[in-house]
Amino acid sequence: MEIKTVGVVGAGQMGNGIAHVFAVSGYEVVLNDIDQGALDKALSQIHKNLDRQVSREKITEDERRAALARISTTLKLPDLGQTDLVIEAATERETVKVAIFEDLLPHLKPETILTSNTSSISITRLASRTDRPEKFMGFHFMNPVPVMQLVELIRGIATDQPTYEALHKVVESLGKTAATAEDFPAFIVNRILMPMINEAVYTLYEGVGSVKSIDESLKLGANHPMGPLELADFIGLDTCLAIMNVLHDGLADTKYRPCPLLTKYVEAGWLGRKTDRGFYDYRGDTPVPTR
Ligand SMILES: CC(=O)CC(=O)SCCNC(=O)CCNC(=O)[C@H](O)C(C)(C)COP(=O)(O)OP(=O)(O)OC[C@H]1O[C@@H](n2cnc3c(N)ncnc32)[C@H](O)[C@@H]1OP(=O)(O)O
Ligand SMILES: NC(=O)C1=CN([C@@H]2O[C@H](COP(=O)(O)OP(=O)(O)OC[C@H]3O[C@@H](n4cnc5c(N)ncnc54)[C@H](OP(=O)(O)O)[C@@H]3O)[C@@H](O)[C@H]2O)C=CC1
Repeated sequence: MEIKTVGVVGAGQMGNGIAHVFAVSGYEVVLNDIDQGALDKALSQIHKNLDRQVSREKITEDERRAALARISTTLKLPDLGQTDLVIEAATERETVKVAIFEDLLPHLKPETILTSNTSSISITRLASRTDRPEKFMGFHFMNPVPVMQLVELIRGIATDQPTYEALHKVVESLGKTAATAEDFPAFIVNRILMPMINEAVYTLYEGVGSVKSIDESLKLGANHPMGPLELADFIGLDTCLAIMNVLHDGLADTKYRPCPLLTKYVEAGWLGRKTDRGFYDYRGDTPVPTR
């Protein structure tokens, strides 16, 4: 089946980036969220990122206009029913994702491919809660989506070869590169990246370094584009904690124990850039470390 229309569930930072890249590549996109404010914010972010691409001559003004015309937004999940591919990009909580699939399934065409952009949760388990485990896959974009080259493709135990090949083709059509990962907790990128971020939080918790010295050390000493704490704020501390919990529960190894300081920040509602405060405070002109 040729994929022409794409439904995206969840209009947070990943949902808006995913909608953006699909629209630029010629797909019709229907973007859904439970909150009108989130949809408005997503559209404004897409406008901003497309404008930036025009000013840097990555796309033309005509392409910008055409991409925007391909994106519609809705608060109603059934409006995604006629799409060829659905990408769930809602909050990293298994109960939220399962409820979305349950609500969506009665409205879907039988041939629609169902995917999750989850950072860590078992694809096999999510797929088992749907009526189409053979047409279900992990479709893991990286943040910021318009910039990052990689998409992880994760097959559940029941995923069939035509579904895998169809999504591989979609990744190529976006001008991105696919990496195939087996379905184990947090797949490849986050299995490696998130323990490093968690260790950076332990390094802060134990007083080995300040926020500034930890981030500068990794940027200047290991050539990372962002320090690990800056990156954690960028990803979202709630998402980082959720991924560490999946690693800890799924692999039953104490080396994945989430740092209590990470938990404390999440409990405070200091989730990073999206709430204007995390390891840095973003409310002023320049980010100020919070420790
Ligand atoms: C948690 C998970 O499940 C998986 C994950 O995604 S893990 C997170 C993976 N992501 C990373 O590790 C990102 C690390 N950081 C970086 O690579 C860089 O800091 C960055 C690309 C985000 C910004 O790079 P920079 O050099 O500091 O900034 P800048 O020069 O302004 O931007 C570089 C490009 O990114 C674009 N960009 C920057 N931030 C952006 C954003 N939030 N959204 C869209 N585009 C953005 C800019 O427009 C620019 O594009 P062009 O090259 O086309 O002109
Ligand atoms: N952040 C990152 O760097 C990356 C994240 N991911 C994954 O992508 C997914 C989304 O993450 P991210 O965009 O960062 O998260 P955000 O918190 O930015 O956005 C999540 C969005 O989903 C919405 N949402 C919650 N429940 C529902 C629902 N039932 N139906 C529709 N929308 C809903 C939220 O609304 P509200 O705010 O009202 O709750 C919010 O707008 C997660 O699975 C995450 O693990 C993958 C790669 C990178």
